[in-house]
Amino acid sequence: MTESEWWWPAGPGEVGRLLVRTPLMARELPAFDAAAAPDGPGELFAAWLAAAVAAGVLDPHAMTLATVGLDGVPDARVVALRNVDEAGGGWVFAASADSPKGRQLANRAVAAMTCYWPAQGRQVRLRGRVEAAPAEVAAAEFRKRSPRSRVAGLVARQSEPLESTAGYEAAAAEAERRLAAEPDAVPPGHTVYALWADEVEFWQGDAGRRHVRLRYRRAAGGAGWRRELLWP
Ligand SMILES: Cc1cc2nc3c(=O)[nH]c(=O)nc-3n(C[C@H](O)[C@H](O)[C@H](O)COP(=O)(O)O)c2cc1C
Repeated sequence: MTESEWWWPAGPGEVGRLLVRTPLMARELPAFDAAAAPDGPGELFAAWLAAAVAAGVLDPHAMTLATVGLDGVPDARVVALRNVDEAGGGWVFAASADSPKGRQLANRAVAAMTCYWPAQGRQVRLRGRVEAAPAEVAAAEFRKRSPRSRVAGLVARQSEPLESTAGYEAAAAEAERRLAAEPDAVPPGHTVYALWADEVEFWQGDAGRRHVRLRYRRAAGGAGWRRELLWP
């Protein structure tokens, strides 16, 4: 195999062949009338999210959160969207301040978030600064969670190497005992964050590749939003 054959996806690789054979957005997708879009991105996001839920998109809250790694290399992972401040342009998620992403956000409080809702071929991209909510907000959010979610949160040590599954089982059993004794317990690192978007792009895919892209940017001084279409 030559080097150019390796790069080209139609080359001999199984994965490349599988991807080439699998259609991408070859289906009827909704139209998006960008001219009729609301003044702010929060409102449009809320409408698209409701449409995604109605269309049966699985886990529509899943958003990829990209942060700046402590080594300067981008890092990304999926988090669950918890709320949106529709008027202010804030996207809310929860994570441990002691996790890699939490440490990265403490070092550089900026992030990008992206989601893709395949049933409608819709992508939303956000960029902006990240702010941690007051501790009482994080505590209230944690206490509303299911017992299983709270046990997982109390185990802590997220993303550290796991030497054995028995080690995890013991920590989970200990967290269960703690939760039974202290139902209001909150792990110290549990944090609710908001990404305050400066830019939000709505991308409506089209089978004919005439994608519609609408970008909102916060106007200077933070008063309102400017809107513009982007070349697909
Ligand atoms: C659908 C989905 C939802 C997730 N939601 C969260 C979340 O809300 N908060 C979180 O910290 N991790 C969440 N995770 C796990 C993260 O993707 C990641 O594995 C974990 O937070 C460790 O990331 P880090 O090492 O970069 O800190 C979720 C993963 C998936 C696939």
